[in-house]
Order: sequence, then structure tokens, then C-alpha cells
Amino acid sequence: MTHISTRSLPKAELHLHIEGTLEPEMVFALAEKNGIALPWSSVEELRGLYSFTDLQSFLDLYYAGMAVLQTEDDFAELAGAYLRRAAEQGVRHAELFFDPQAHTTRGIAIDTVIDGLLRALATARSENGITGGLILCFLRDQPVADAMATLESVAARSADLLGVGLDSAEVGYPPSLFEAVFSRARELGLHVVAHAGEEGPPEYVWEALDLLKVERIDHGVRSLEDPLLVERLRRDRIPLTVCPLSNVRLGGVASLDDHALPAMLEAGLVVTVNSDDPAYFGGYIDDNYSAVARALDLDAEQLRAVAAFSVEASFLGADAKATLLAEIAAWTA
Ligand SMILES: Nc1ncnc2[nH]cnc12
Ligand SMILES: [Zn+2]
Repeated sequence: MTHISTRSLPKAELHLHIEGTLEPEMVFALAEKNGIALPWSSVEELRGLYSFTDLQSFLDLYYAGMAVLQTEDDFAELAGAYLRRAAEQGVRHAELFFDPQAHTTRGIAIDTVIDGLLRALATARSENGITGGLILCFLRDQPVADAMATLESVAARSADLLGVGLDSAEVGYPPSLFEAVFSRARELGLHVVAHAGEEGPPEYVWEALDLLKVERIDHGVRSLEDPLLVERLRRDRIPLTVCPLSNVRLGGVASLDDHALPAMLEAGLVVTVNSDDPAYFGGYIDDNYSAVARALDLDAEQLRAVAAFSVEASFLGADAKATLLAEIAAWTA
């Protein structure tokens, strides 16, 4: 059994919903500050609800908690807290997902959200040397026209974004619905990624690749059900941003011991380890690294390989990648 500490292993986080870092304590503090009535009476009561049966049971609570995020300062505080924790856990680069439609439908301006998050990223860069950017996610269970309108609303400031993604309830909302939206995003020079194969079938992963032309697949764990798809992902070195603790907490995988991560590595896939919604799933990124290191008995070489994949799969430039890869190669447990 390995007990390697991976905290100091340099890594990139590529699958992190910033709203999923909203800890119950911050929910209550922001509710008080903003004069918002909550349906929960205490931090303990709210945290007690964090036992999920599937993706939707989590999403219901995730969207409810966001009501406390009102001002640019609130978004900066949220992202600042995450980035400090991430830096403590060895994160050197973080590409943050955010869900603007979950805020604009509550009357919050999209610029308020983006400006707050960008301010936190700038502060983290100067204080901790951590680099990063924003990936705007469309809610796939909302109308396609809303996604297109959201994209057009940021077209003039697309340089403030790294890319776009696709999240929320997956089954019944195939990537094919969003072909025109992703085409427009690519036209704006944005990187493109999508959640696929978390609860949805391998067919959704094929659609994300062939129709949305994504550069990474978020989750993708169900890809292993389709050998031809595995071959495609391997051949084209399409990275998968896997979130082990999330898969267990949402019931996609019975326990960490049963996680497909070793099989994915064995199959020659570019697999990365990420935290998804750490406030809800019981751990930030290094909690995910250390949990898989223990449960799956990964050695230092395998852990360095996963960290190197995270850098390779990132949207950093070639020089920044080379610097981080050299640090990872030099890392010893
Ligand atoms: N794991 C996940 N899957 C889909 N949508 C999400 N939104 C936040 N976390 C998500
Ligand atoms: Zn996710």
C-alpha cells in the first residue's frame, strides 16, 4: 500500500466548477451579508444534505446554494478562497468552469461574475504565482437559444475567457444540440471542452468529439464501454478530466477501489485527476490524488505521469508547459 504524499506534486486543475467550491460556511456568511433568507437553519444542516444519489440530486443543491452570490466581491471571494486552497495543494495552473446562466437568470450581470473571478485570478497570480483562466459553461438542460445568447453577450470580451464548456444534467441533453453554439465559440477563437460520459452513454462522447470538436472530454469514464471510442481517444491523445471522488459521491462508481482510472491509464489514455465540486464531494484536488494513490496503489512514477498529463492537457502555452513539466519530472515523493 502506498502512502505517497502528492501535496507538493506540481499539477494543473482542469475540471473545477468554481460554484462547486462554495463551502456551507461561505453560504451562510454571504447570506447574512446580502440579506438572503436560506431554506437551511445551520451549516451542519446544509452539510448533512450532502449525500447524493445521482448527478441531479447534487445539482439541485448546487443551484440552490448559489443564490447567495450577488456582487463582484462575492465572486472574487469565492474564487480567492479556492485558489488559496489549490495553491496549498500543489496547483500551479487552474482552468475554472463557471455557470453564467445560473447567475444571469437570478438577475446578476454576466460582467459582475466574470470581473469578480478575473480579479481573484489576478490576485492569485501575484500572490502565489498560480496561472489560470475561465471556461464559460453552458447549461445543457436549458434551451440552446439561451446558450447562444449567453455566448453572444460575451463575444466582445472573449479574450477574457479561455474557452467554453457544457455541463449540468447530461442524460437526455446530447452534445449534438449545441453544435451551432460550439461552432460560434470556435469562430471566436475560444477553446472548447464538454462534459460527456459522466452519466451519459459513449455516444455522447463521440458527439462531443465529432460535432462539437472538443479538445478535452470532462469525465468520460463511460468511454471504456466502447473499445472503438477508447481507440479514438488514445490515437488522438484526447485528454479526459476525471474526478474520482465526484464519481463515487454521485454513484457513477461504487467505490474508489472500482474506479476505472488504472484501466484508462493502461489503455494509453491521457487521464487527469481533478476535483469537480470539492465543497460538495469531500475533497479538493490533492484529496483526489491521494485517494486514488492509496486506493489504486499508484506509485510515484504513475502519479508524475498523471500530473504531467494535466499540464499537457491544459491550455497553457508551450513555454509554460515545458517549465511545469520539468518541475514534475524533478519531483520526488
Ligand atoms: N459533475 C458535474 N456534471 C455536470 N454538471 C456539473 N455542474 C457542476 N458539476 C457538474
Ligand atoms: Zn464537472
